Amino acid sequence: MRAVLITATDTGVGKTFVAYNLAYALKEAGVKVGYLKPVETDVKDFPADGSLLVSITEQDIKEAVPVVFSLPLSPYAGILEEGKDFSLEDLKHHFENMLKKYEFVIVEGAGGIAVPIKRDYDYARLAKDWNLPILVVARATLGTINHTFLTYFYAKSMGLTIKGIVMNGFEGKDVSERTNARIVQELTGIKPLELPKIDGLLLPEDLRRALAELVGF
Ligand SMILES: Nc1ncnc2c1ncn2[C@@H]1O[C@H](COP(=O)(O)OP(=O)(O)OP(=O)(O)O)[C@@H](O)[C@H]1O
Ligand SMILES: C[C@H](N)[C@H](N)CCCCCC(=O)O
Ligand SMILES: [Mg+2]
Repeated sequence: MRAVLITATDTGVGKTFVAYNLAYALKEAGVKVGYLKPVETDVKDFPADGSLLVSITEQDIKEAVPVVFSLPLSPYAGILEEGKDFSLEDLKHHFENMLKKYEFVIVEGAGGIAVPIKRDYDYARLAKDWNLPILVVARATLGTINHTFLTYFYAKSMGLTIKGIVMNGFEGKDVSERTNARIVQELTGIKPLELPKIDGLLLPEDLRRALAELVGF
């Protein structure tokens, strides 16, 4: 595997957090890692997700985030609201060039897997077209069973390979946290990797390693 799409059950669930820790772990392991957020929205002065990741990967921000929109929307809604467009073909070439340059490329979506990048073209389609296996980031708390199963089911229906489910943000406050991972495993056959809510951004080394193992390192 040379690349992965980090998708999620929703926006704000922890894709960038997981991408950061995965990039950190791969760099620690001596892997030349690149990051690509094909489209970042909600960009006022600088792309927040891209800037965080390039602090590790040492890329040019324009390589990491080639397309930006200023409003906090899906990419397709950004096109509709901001009246500018971009080429899916150019984005794919950009990704293919990055594959030549890096040993591993972490691609981050925007929001969840069914978020439209263009009309009739969502992140599941992108994963299919770019031949990307996926990591699904899910919440730890109540509601995650439904969201995670729907994401899993859609990904499967699109013929995608799911490398892992990362259940993120365990705090021990919500009683459903005790059973969510087990039930998601029963429904999907995939044992979620459980990540705690932490102060700051950097997970302990064993959990960083566990993320790297999900993508084959
Ligand atoms: N396990 C965690 N412990 C502490 N903070 C976390 C954890 N996971 C995520 N966060 C924080 O929660 C916020 C939302 O997470 P993040 O930005 O990774 O979401 P996202 O899925 O990338 O969202 P988007 O769809 O906008 O890209 C961020 O401030 C992030 O640092
Ligand atoms: C602006 C935000 N932080 C995300 N990157 C974009 C999320 C789009 C979600 C669209 C939706 O599911 O309704
Ligand atoms: Mg993000």
